[in-house]
Amino acid sequence: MEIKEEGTSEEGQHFLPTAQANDPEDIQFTSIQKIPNEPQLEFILACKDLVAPVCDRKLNTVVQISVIHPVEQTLTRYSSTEIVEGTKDPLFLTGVTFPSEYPIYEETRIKLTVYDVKDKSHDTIRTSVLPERKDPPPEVGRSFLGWASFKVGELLRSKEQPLSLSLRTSDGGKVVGTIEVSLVKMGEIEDGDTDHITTDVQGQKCALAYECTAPESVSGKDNLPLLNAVLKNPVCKLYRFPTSDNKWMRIREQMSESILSFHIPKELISLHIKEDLCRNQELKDLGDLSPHWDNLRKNVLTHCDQMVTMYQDILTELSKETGSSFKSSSSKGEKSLEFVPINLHLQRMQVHSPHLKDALYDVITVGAPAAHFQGFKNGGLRKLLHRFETERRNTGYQFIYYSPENTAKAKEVLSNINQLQPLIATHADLLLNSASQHSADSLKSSLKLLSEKTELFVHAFKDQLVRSALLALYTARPGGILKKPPSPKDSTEETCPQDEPPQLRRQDSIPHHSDYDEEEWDRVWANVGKSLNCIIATVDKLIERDSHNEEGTGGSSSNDGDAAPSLEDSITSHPKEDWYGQLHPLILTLKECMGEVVSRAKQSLTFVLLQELAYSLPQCLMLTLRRDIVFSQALAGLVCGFIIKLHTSLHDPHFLQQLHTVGLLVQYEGLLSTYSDEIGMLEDMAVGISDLRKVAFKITEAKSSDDLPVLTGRREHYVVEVKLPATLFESLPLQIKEGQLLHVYPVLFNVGINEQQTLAERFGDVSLQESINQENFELVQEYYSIFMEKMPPDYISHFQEQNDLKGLLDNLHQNIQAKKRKNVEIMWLAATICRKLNGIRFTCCKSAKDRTSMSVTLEQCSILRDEHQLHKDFFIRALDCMRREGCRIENVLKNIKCRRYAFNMLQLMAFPKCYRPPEGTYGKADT
Ligand SMILES: O=P(O)(O)O[C@H]1[C@H](O)[C@@H](O)[C@H](OP(=O)(O)O)[C@@H](OP(=O)(O)O)[C@H]1O
Repeated sequence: MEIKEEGTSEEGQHFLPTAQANDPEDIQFTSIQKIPNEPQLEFILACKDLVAPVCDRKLNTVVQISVIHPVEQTLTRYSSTEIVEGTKDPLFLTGVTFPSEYPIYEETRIKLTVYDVKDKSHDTIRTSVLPERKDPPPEVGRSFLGWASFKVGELLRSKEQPLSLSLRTSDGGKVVGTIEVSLVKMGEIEDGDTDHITTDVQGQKCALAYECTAPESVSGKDNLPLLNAVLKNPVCKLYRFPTSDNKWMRIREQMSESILSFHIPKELISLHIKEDLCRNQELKDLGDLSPHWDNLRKNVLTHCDQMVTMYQDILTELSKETGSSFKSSSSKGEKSLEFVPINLHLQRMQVHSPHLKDALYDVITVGAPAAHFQGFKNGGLRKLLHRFETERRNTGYQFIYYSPENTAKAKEVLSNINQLQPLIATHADLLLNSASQHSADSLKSSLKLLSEKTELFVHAFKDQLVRSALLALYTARPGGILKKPPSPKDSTEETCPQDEPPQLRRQDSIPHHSDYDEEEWDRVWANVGKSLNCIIATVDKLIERDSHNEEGTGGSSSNDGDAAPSLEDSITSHPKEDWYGQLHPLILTLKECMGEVVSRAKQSLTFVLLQELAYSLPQCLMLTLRRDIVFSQALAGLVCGFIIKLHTSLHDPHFLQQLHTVGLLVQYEGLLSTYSDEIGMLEDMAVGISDLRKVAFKITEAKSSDDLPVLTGRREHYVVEVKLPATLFESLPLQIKEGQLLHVYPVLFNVGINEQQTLAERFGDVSLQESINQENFELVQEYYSIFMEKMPPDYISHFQEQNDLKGLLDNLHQNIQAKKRKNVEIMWLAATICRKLNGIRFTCCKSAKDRTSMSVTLEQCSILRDEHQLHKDFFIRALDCMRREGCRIENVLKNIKCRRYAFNMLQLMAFPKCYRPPEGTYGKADT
């Protein structure tokens, strides 16, 4: 029989694409009846009476599970159990699960091969992916004991549970024991069999009854098509672990990629291009400038145009990646993939334990958002931005210094203008439309909307910044320093070239000019308000006269039987007073006034932006690029986390209330060291995560089942529109349905754990980590205060009974202050606080592959211990099972095509104990 390598995976659950699964020849096979989104088939294994090849040698057994394709009869290695040591009756804790997408049928045959492992480290090499067609001899590290096989249909229909099969030697002759296959349905009762399991954890033996678990259905909970549109290529693993009262709990681990890894960066780059094109146009529209400023502008435009071309090229490259949902750790330095997050996955643990409700625990695992292609020689964003700003403030002499806050404000006002002007124009036209229809009600409501938007518009210019920017621009115009200045409108016509840069003061370098007519702007600006007031007064008058007219005519157009109208009435009660004719000139005036304000404000604020770009040009643009790259990676993760959280918590009214009244806590666990390049990564990551505060979500109704999130906005503020199917959308609270923006509170806690961190602690500097943790602690506290203030009192009192959040926060604070080395307690506390506050969890290291895998598996087992009564003697064994055969080793495989965590013994000695993987699962591979 041929051993088929599927792609590069030897044992991975990377299965055939759907198209292949639907081959006409496959259709003749019987599909397994399945619950949507639930695995098709799950079973657990145990062996009995295994015969050791050499007497007196204790067996260390592992079962390898392979799938035999019913047509091709090819054999694909699918998964393995963990190694159970020292018994001839092993009971395996790692089960087998076939996700719903896997091409498996009742006719598919499963082969179970039992090995005796002599050398665990060799065993890992055996199960790693090897160069094509270079299978090592099976005897390296393990020896074959026996095999058995069954058809999936036989297991499904068998009355005998577990299905007991004889294990035979390779020639099919001698029986060397039996293997029991027990079908598992996550939420259903196992049959009443009892058995015994022994474990040898740190020298302790322990016996357990193999009993039934309480029934509770978990099916359908996650039956959400939209989530499936976002998550791809799931890898599933199944375990059963004993509880402290000797019952079994079942755990399903799932790891999925997300198409958002590519979708969000593409959306974001498109927005950047749009924003930058618009800014470049505005710079061109600045009008005549004196030679100094004009040269500066030309230079800026040349660079900015180049940047836009670069973004367009990146987008073109990314657009070629249709259908991609995963960027591997080994591609992290690829220029064309810079905006894409590294190794982004949903890591999910589903727990079904006796006496307790089923539970789901999600963590998004992703490489730290960082600009790998640009490198870290000069540090990361946190340092670079700070240095840039300080230098800009102190050394620039050819431009006017505006603080980052003022520059941000200028961008915000510009964006508000761009949004409000067309909106007001639309409302003004609607008002005219209502006028031409002579409808009082519609006139009133159109006026209401027009007034609201115009007030917002007028309000947008209240800032002192616009005034000072107008003056600055005035002085930059040719002739701008003339004693008797022309009105800004005419200033472009003046020809008085100035070759010298204007004398400007630093810090408060916004210019002052004694001859400048500041009041002119006030007049222009006030004109908008005045013309709105005129419209309001006229509408009031028209409606009043109309109602008067109606009263006068008895509310009907016929005036039969009434007294003759007065002269005034006879004028005003004209059957159809020309509302349109009266309002039209006023609307035109409003639009003109608005146009005047917009043109002046736009130019002056664009002049502010020119100052930002003018200093240290290429460096400034490279910093923007770096920030965009890091932000894009962070945003893709956030949107993925948000959508998953929303889907899994839609049934929880408190969550929904929290979402729109408080916002969502998003907690990042960083495992980067504060040494060498990783300092730069952490500096990038800290800024990227803090920039997520600029993001708000909005939920709308989906029109089709694969509606992906849509991004709008600009660098200072983004809105992500997440779409839900009508039935789910309908069940949302009114505030969310009405489009209220939902805010996020991102926080980051970092604790370096590797050998590099040891160096940082001994010879380097850990201050970056300390300040990040302290700053973010304050943010969590702030979130907690808002949560306590805004959630309803009855909910809060129940919440406080269940959770000692205050205690956890104090504890976290003490740990942060303690300045203890590799204080991983900080991560556990921060994660616990996040879970209790219903937040979204992230875990990151450089690649989200090795250290992240150690951390999420530790978190999973700690949750099982603390929340689901995992038997304490099985903590390490559960951890080893998850690290040896769980989703995370598959993660390593899909990243570097090798089933080994990239640690060596020396590195691991520096790791906190709980972060060390089991023997044989690590080593340096040639990646
Ligand atoms: O370069 P060596 O000496 O092999 O060290 C590795 C570390 O031991 C791993 O921890 C890194 O992976 P993670 O960032 O996923 O932990 C791993 O990151 P990489 O997979 O991105 O190269 C390496 O840095």
